[in-house]
Order: sequence, then C-alpha cells, then structure tokens
Amino acid sequence: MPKVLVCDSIDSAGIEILSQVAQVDIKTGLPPEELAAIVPEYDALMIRSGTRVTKEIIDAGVQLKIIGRAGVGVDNVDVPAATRKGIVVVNSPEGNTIAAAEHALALMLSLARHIPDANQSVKSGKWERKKFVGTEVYKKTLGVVGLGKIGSHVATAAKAMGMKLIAFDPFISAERADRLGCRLVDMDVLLQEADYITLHIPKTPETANIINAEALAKMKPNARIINCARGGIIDEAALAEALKNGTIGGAALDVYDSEPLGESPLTELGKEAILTPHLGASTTEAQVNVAVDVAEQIRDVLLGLPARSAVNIPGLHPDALEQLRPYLQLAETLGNLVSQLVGGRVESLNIRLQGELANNQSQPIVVAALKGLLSRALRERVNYVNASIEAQERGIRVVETRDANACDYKGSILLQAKGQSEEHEITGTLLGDGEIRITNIDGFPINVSPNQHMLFTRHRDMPGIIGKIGSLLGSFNVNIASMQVGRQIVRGDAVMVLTIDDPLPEGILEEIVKVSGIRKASTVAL
Ligand SMILES: NC(=O)c1ccc[n+]([C@@H]2O[C@H](COP(=O)([O-])OP(=O)(O)OC[C@H]3O[C@@H](n4cnc5c(N)ncnc54)[C@H](O)[C@@H]3O)[C@@H](O)[C@H]2O)c1
Ligand SMILES: O=C(O)CC[C@@H](O)C(=O)O
Repeated sequence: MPKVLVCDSIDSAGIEILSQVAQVDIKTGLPPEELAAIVPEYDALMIRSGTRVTKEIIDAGVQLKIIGRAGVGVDNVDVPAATRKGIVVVNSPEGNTIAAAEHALALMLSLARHIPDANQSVKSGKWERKKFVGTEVYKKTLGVVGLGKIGSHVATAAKAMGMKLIAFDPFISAERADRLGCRLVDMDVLLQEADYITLHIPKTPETANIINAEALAKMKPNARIINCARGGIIDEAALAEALKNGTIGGAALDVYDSEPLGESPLTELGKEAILTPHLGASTTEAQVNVAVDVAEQIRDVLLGLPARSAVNIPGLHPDALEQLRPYLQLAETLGNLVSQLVGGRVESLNIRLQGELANNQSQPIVVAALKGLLSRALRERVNYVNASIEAQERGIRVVETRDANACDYKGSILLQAKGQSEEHEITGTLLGDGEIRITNIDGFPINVSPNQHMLFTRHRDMPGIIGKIGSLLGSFNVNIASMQVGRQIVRGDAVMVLTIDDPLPEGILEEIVKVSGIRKASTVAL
C-alpha cells in the first residue's frame, strides 16, 4: 500500500479519501531535518501553508510521486525541483476562493469601522463611542490589484456595496474588467485614486515588494491597504513607517514575509493596523473543499491516473480532463507501440489529432504520447510531469498537426515516428465503451485491440505465409490469442498483428524472418 504523509492540519474529509488507497500518517509541525529524515518512506505529501517543501526535502523523497498543496499558493514548494524529479505538484485553485475574498472584505470593513479595537475596548469595560467613529465604504474607490478568482469575487461584492472599482492586472482584458464593473488602470493611477487597495496577486519576482515606500508615498493620506494574498508583496518595514508617520491611513494584513510573524514593527501599531494570522482560507467550508480536492488528486495519481489541477503539467478543467482521460491512455499506448516498432532512438514524432479531437486542447495528448514513447527507455522515471522536458533533452523533434476532416472514426490519433533507420506510423481510436483499437499501421488498415504481448510482421500477401507463421509459433508452444491482417492491394504488401498469451521464446523471431515472404518481424510488449 502506498504511504501518504500529511504535514499540516487537513480536514478529515481529505484523510478519509486518502485512507481508501494508502496508509496515511499525520505528523504536523515537523522541523525540516525530521521531515527530510522520514520523507524517503513516502509516496505522497499533503501540506498547507505551514510546511516548506524545499529541494532538500524533494531530493530526500526518493519515492515521492506527488505533493498536494491544500490551498492555492505553491510558493512553499520548490516546484522546479519537483518537476525535475517527475513529481506532480497539485493544488486546489478554487477551493478557498470565497473564503479568502470574504476575509479581505471583512478586513476592509474592520478598517472602516475599527471593529477589532472597539471590541477590545468594550471588553476592557470602556464605552468609547466617539473614539471609534468610522467611515462608509459606499461611494469610495476600491483599487483591486489582481483581478483573478479572488479579486473578481471581492470586486463583485464591493460593487454591490456601492463602491467604485478600479483594477490593475496586466494579464486580463478590458472586457473582463468591464463585465465586473471595474475600470482597468495602471498601478500608479490605482495608487493615487483608491481609498482602499486590496491585493490579490501571487508572489513572483515582479510582485515582490510591489508596495514599497515609493508606492506608499503615492497613496492618499487616508487610504487603506489590505493584503490577503501573500507576504513579501508589501515591504513591511516601509508599511510600518508609512502608518506611523501618517503617509497612509491604515492597513490590514493576513499574510507576512515570514510566518509566524514574530517580532515586527507592525505589532507595535495602533488601530490603524489590523493583523490576522493567515486566516484567509480558514473557513470550515474552504477547508473541506481544499482537503477533498487535493486528496482526490493524490488518490488518482497513486492509482496511476492524471491529476486535474497539477501546477507542473498542462492544466485542464476537470470536465475536459474527464472527457480526455481515455484519449490520454490511447496516446500513451500508441507512443509506446510506435517506439518499439522504430526500435532505436526516435528523432522526431508527428502527432496528428483527427476528427473531433482536432478541436481539443492538444497539449495533454502530446505529453501522454511522449510519456508512452519514452517509457521503453525511462520506464517509471518518465511521467506526465517530465515527459516534455525529457523529450526536449533527448532532441526529439515534436510536431503537432490536426485534421478535423479525418472521419473514419469520431476521434483518432496518428503517431508518425522517425528513427535513424526506421520510420513507422500507427493510428488508434476508442470504441464506444472506451476500448482502445489500433486502426492503421504504416498505412495498412487493421483492427486490433492492443495486448500485453504482440508480434508484428510486414510481409508479402501470398498464399501459405500465415499458416507457416502459425505452425512455427505452435512448434515453439506459443498460443495465439488473435490474428489480424491488413493489406492495401491483393498480393501486394501486408501487415499482420498477432496477440499472444506469453512473451515470444528466444530464437523464434530469427526463424520467423527466415520464412519466405516475411520482410520484417518485431515483438512488442505493453
Ligand atoms: N490569505 C489566504 O489564506 C489566501 C487564500 C487563498 C489564496 N491566497 C492568495 O491569493 C492570491 C490570489 O489568488 P487567486 O486564486 O485569485 O489567484 P488567480 O491566479 O486567480 O489570480 C491572480 C491574478 O493576479 C494577476 N497578476 C499576476 N501578476 C500580476 C502583477 N504583476 N500585477 C497585477 N496582477 C497580476 C493575474 O493576472 C491574475 O488575474 C494568491 O497569491 C494566493 O496564494 C491567499
Ligand atoms: O493553508 C492555508 O490555510 C492558507 C492557504 C492560502 O494561503 C492559499 O494560498 O491557498
């Protein structure tokens, strides 16, 4: 049974899913050296924001197949190091969207109405109504930095509260901003015009310290800023200074450069600063969502299935993935078969998506075909994560083509592989029940269900040849499960595919090629 290590507190709904397929050990709050010491035993890690999965941990995790982040941000995982090792990294891109958006809104209203300090004051026996006079957010301008999933939800709710919306996000269209009732502006305009600024961007080299002393100086003196995204996108020292000297009116933070926050000039501030301990995703609903979402993906990967939200392999919407899943298996099988037909190193691979597949997202199918192609050489070392990198490093030229008019089947995949001395092509499709069929080999129509052990021949279409091969196999005690012949013209060339119950015994292939009329014979195993 595979083993999963859960390193942070995860909702029990996720643990139940994992327990169906794996031994689950829950060890939270492990120091890095202890995690590195036990990680070699595990096939999967499941984490939240509390655990850093560094290159050292990944290198030590010799059995790791998947790292699941129950949340959005994967900045606590060394994703490039995981990719190199063929480890899938998955997250839950939508499970805590609403929770994080609502926390940002709660912080904005808390700033406007001084809720935390007023609460503290009443609890200490005071009744300070004048001290906590607030301001309305109605008709104020909210500047949303990052109009993705969370930023959009915040914008929609703020619009309903009567706020004016401006947004900075260089990667979204003005039409999308328009639909949300936001005016897209550049960052300087947003800093100058907004009464409230809310940050909903990832931490990247471009966004690190995007709110620094210079940016704070451009804001209105009574403006307030909310960061419910990531620590490190606001320069904390500059912010503390700006709050102390009245450069801006207030700030509410949920995330910090270093967590837990510990000693910081921010903790010494008064009611102009509201601090929460990374609670954006901490709702019952969000924790169930992310735990189930990520546990299901870990389960799928441990069962050999693709993950729906892998950050280091082509992402697909779950519905699209469900529809494509059988075709991924088809592409992988064809890749494996064609590499065996070619024999040696494949120099180029042409992948043609035909029929209804021509209108589909091709990248996952290409990756699946490459995984199959490389699996003879790299075995289990190649997977959906590293197949493209491995193919690139081996200098395999990959070309994708599409033919929506190929209508023999609803959807089919043709692979053409060229090696140093051989070139082969193979086409396959799926039957109604999802069963794989090889429908063409090197231009010869055929109808074969791939089997663990197969014999392929190219021969002259002439009387007696099939009988001779059958007798030869019989004399070596090889049981034939099925036989298919494909030809283009009578008495021209033909291909034959035999599925057999066991691997071919040694020496028989040499005997087969001696049969008159046989041009080539090869064994293929899946
Ligand atoms: N506090 C929490 O507990 C909590 C919970 C969930 C998510 N988050 C964080 O919230 C952030 C947003 O999450 P999301 O799900 O909305 O992500 P998302 O990918 O849907 O949206 C991010 C948006 O930021 C934009 N963006 C990227 N770089 C930018 C830049 N340089 N300038 C302006 N815009 C830029 C993108 O175009 C995108 O629209 C992430 O950092 C995530 O980790 C925090
Ligand atoms: O694990 C958490 O609670 C925080 C999650 C949040 O920061 C995220 O990026 O999804």
